[in-house]
Amino acid sequence: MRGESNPACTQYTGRYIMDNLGFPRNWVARPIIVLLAFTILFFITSWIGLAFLKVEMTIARARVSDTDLSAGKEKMTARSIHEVRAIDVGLDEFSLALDKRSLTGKKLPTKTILNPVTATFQAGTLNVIMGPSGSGKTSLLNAMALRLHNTIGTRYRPSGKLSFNDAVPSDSVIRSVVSYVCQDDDALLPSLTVRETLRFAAGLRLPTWMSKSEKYQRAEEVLVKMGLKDCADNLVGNELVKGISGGEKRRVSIAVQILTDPRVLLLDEPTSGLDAFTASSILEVLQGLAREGRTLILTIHQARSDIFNHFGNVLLLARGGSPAYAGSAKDMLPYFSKLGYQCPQHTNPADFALDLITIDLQEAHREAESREKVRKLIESWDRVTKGKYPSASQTNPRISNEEIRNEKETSTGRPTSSESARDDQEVGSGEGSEQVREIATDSDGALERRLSNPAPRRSYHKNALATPAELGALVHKRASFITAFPLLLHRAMINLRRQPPLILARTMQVLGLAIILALFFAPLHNDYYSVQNRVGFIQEIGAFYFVGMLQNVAVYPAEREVFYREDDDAVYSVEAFLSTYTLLEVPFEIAACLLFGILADFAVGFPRTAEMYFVWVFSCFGVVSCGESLGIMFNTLFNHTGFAVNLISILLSVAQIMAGIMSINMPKLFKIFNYISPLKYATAVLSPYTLRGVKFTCDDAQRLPDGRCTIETGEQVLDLYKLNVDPIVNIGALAATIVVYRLVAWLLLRLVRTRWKSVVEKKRS
Ligand SMILES: Nc1ncnc2c1ncn2[C@@H]1O[C@H](COP(=O)(O)OP(=O)(O)OP(=O)(O)O)[C@@H](O)[C@H]1O
Repeated sequence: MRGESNPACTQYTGRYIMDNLGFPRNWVARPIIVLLAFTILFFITSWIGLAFLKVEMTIARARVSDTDLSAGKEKMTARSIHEVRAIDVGLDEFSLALDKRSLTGKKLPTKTILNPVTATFQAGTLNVIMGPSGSGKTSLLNAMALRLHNTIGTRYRPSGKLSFNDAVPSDSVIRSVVSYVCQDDDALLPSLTVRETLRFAAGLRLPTWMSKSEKYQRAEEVLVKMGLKDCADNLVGNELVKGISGGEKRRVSIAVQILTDPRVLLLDEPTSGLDAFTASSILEVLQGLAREGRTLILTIHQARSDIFNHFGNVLLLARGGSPAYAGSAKDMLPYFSKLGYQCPQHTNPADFALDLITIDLQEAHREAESREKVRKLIESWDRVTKGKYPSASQTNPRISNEEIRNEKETSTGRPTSSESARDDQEVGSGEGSEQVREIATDSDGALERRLSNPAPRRSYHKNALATPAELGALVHKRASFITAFPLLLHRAMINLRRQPPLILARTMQVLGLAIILALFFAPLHNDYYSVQNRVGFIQEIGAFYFVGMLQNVAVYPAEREVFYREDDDAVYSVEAFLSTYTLLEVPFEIAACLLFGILADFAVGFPRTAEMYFVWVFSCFGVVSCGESLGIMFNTLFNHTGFAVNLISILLSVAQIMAGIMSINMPKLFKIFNYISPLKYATAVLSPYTLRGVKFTCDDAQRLPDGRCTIETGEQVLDLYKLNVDPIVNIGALAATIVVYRLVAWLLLRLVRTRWKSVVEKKRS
């Protein structure tokens, strides 16, 4: 017998259900047109927004003056190089390769980032790594500072020797002795002032035996030293909040790193993006820091003549990561001159050197020519470093007073008379080994001795060099949880308080959704339609899963970036970071869910009991918190926020469908997956509480032939959806899910932050 002709089956036809859900019979084209209209409307609105709305920048506290008058004028505390334990950093055949795998896991050919580099970076002077784009400057710096981050598809393989005063340092010594200033200033929190930034950094980075006032004192000293006095109380700022200038930001980044008085300071492109005056003033500051006995190694992509004058040593890398020169900046032009490449009188030496080692890709014949020239320059340098020529120690084991005087003059940046003479010397153009031979047989031979064996320079300040034992004693530890947690919490609270959009992002989504749901579902009745409404309202708890994830996306990625930078510097632990994040997040979630509870329980019209109210509040909190945890997990696994959001959205949509209302009978695999879904438990908590004991009525058209209503009690609904379960057990399960999700997020963050380090350490050993 067919369904339509059996009056008892009326309730089970699609048409009947559609009628009861209130869908008009003639709605076919209309919803499609309305959907299209919405799409067009949203598109036009977005276009109007993009085309006509200009983002206004809010202005931070007024600056005393627009230019930093103290820039470069502050005198560095005069500390002689003899007073400090200096570290010469040596690279011996140091190279770097990269193993890559395709998306399918297939091993791709190994890429050489750096060919073996041998160089010495001396304390007390500016050591500059120069080279065209892609020559491996940043990679070399990252490798020296142990900042190579392996990913699933890429693995760096450093080899060769990195030494401190000829001893190979352990990774913990490197991390303790070396500070690193990145190219960008992303590690700075935009809503802290310069002084606050330095004070918090001092609190977190300086040893525990120092008192708070001593740490503040140190922050103040560094503030003055870095020429930041004038802008000390201005906000750091970002693209939305106008803060200090780019040059000042760079100074703050450097200031944070020198708080701990590191022996070795690595800086990646410290002058990039700055105007000539600011760049020069930054270099003056760096020179001052070097004069205090530190070893400063910096990369520079392009250096103007005035900047070149600050350089002490230069490592010149050609494209492909091959060294073409490593030695004193003053010796660089004479060296190239002897190879037949004379720098014209008014040409910037840095530009000249870069042009020399850059392959011209514009025209085919020039490309071949320049490729050959670069190859020969690399070969020539290779011969010099391979010691094909007698080293200074072999030819002149004792360093004369004259030599020492020359070294002094070179290190102070003044040319020696003999160098000046050589600078002026014109040499005919010979090439390759011929030229190198020319260098080797040069009458005074001082240039070759310096180039092929820079080590004797060390004896000049031998007493000031730190020994391996002293280096070992420098190992510093991360701030303990007890020290870091209150500081991080205080810092995060200031940051949050000064960024109202963050507070809104944390509260408005739950509240906004709650208001919309209340408007949509209130008040609930007891008729046949209300069965749909009640079940539909329970189903909507799934939307809070998305809210949790979106709240996380609004806040977490930016905080993660700051944490990653500070974790690279070994400042505090993953636990201190995640506890701070959680402690700031949870009160907002609880407050927002308490408000949701009022709207869900009182406005929508469920029994107004404390039990019912807290069941709504707890379910909301559980789902939002798990959404946050998922956000942390995916944003930890994937640095690309958009990609992470895409993946989580798929997961959340599936979880919502499987919550227990949209799909009652699921395949076994999905059922197993559902055991870790907070939505399953939230639905199993809310359904019994909101449906048990409810009586439903119906109108005459909805009655069965025997006069009964299709659904008369809440229990019938629960049976239909297989949700007639013990809610208390599910409250426990939801609570456990909240904890487990956060623990998994912590575990992932911990793994991600330790995995690459252990890999790098293994490779190095
Ligand atoms: N993870 C990676 N995957 C692929 N290639 C990489 C990776 N890391 C480095 N490289 C490659 O190594 C080479 C050197 O890069 P690096 O950023 O060190 O150069 P650079 O001299 O600092 O350049 P720039 O001056 O433009 O910053 C480049 O060709 C770069 O593409």
